[in-house]
Amino acid sequence: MVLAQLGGTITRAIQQMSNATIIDEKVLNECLNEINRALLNADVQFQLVRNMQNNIKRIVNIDDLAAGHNKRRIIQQAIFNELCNMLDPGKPSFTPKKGKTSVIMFVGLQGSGKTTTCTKYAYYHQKKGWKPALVCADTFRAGAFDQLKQNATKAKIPFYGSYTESDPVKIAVEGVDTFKKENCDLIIVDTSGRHKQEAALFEEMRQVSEATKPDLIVFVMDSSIGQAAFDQAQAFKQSVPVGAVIVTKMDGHAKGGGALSAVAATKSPVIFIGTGEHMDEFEVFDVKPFVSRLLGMGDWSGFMDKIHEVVPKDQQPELLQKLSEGNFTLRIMYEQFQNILKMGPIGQGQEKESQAKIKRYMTMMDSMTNEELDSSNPKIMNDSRIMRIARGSGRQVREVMEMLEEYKRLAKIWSKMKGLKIPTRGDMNMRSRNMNAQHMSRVLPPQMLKQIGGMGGLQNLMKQMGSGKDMMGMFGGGES
Ligand SMILES: Nc1nc2c(ncn2[C@@H]2O[C@H](COP(=O)(O)OP(=O)(O)OP(=O)(O)O)[C@@H](O)[C@H]2O)c(=O)[nH]1
Repeated sequence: MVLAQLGGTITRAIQQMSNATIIDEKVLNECLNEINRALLNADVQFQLVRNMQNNIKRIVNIDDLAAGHNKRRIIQQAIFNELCNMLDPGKPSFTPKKGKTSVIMFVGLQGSGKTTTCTKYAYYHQKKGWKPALVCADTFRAGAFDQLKQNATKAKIPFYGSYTESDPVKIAVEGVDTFKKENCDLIIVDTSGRHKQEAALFEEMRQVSEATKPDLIVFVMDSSIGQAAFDQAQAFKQSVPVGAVIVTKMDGHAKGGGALSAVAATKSPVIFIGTGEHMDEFEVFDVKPFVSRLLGMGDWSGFMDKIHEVVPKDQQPELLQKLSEGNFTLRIMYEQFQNILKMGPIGQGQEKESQAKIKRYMTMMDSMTNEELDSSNPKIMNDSRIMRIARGSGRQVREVMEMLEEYKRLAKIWSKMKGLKIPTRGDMNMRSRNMNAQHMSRVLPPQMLKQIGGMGGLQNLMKQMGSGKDMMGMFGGGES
């Protein structure tokens, strides 16, 4: 995903700026210009980028920066907030309720992935115990009904459509009525994405919308359409009251910035993103984790980095010993995953998705040999091993590679623990006091403190990890 590049460029720009000895207006401008270029390259609309720059300049007080405060954090925070604001229209979209009938109409240009997305949306809810149903109101494209029928059959979702009826309004109304009678709680209406004339397409959408009175209209947009995103989204919004956006094909080479433009144009939030052609390649979209990821601040990563919190106390010394030797193996990662899953279902949304991901990763690791699991050298994972693991676990090569990337990322974080002197009992007594970063900094070996990024880095790390108490747990402080 090119989005990762965008995140990288932004992070580098901030890094470069914070390396400068004196931060003045000029240095800040250079940094913001670099960020602007990155955003424009990622297809974010020009006006949005401009507004963002102005807002950041208003928020960031150059004198504060010059006074030696943590410049990087101040600017990163301002950028984070601005990107979140861009993606957050300020009001949530209509959220259907299980057991209560809702009609959701999908609109979008042909090829945007609308039909696929309708099925993914239905399937996502079906898995959670809803009773969804699909209505094909696209009578323009021959084959549209067949496509929907095929998808729906595969997912065992009831569907409605017609090979002979040419009036989309009639089909939509009949379909919605039928499924209301059948007590379906999520009636999804797929509409046409093309017409001989654009005006006719929008007119048809208006009529379907008026006749079926949907609770929510979802605009589906292909993330690879680039700078055209804003205008396209706006055109739809002007015709029907779009209330939410789903951005598709985020797995490809799309730059993703179009998502920001679509939100701005429709004043509606992105609710899901499509990340592949398969039915389950569909993710709930949360603004903050998305932007964190964009800026390399971690969301899923944040979740993962907390794994120490779930290490049972009796295993902590052993784990710590291994880590202090610099051996973060795939087996250790596997064991930590088991600990996380033992905690049972936690929370909703992002965290739930993370758990599903962990399960996928574990299935892949189940297809690994002992040698692979116990090696701390990622280089042994050559192509043929990766392919074997993918075959063995029924997952795609790309997924195995993603899992290995995650392992490498974690190994890098944990490698900071290498050479760590395990605190003595005397140090441990400090736990009884209210542990804070100051205390921690005295307990830690100076070399390690430096690696973490000094006091500032330590404070951040502690915040990320929850509390000083947990942190001590991680460093071998058992309850005894
Ligand atoms: N890689 C990837 N492909 C997707 C995604 N969503 C949809 N597609 C593919 O995009 C193509 C177009 O999707 P459709 O669902 O047929 O498009 P549509 O917008 O419904 O088109 P009409 O029914 O003609 O309006 C298909 O090949 C889908 O498999 C996604 O998130 N990622």
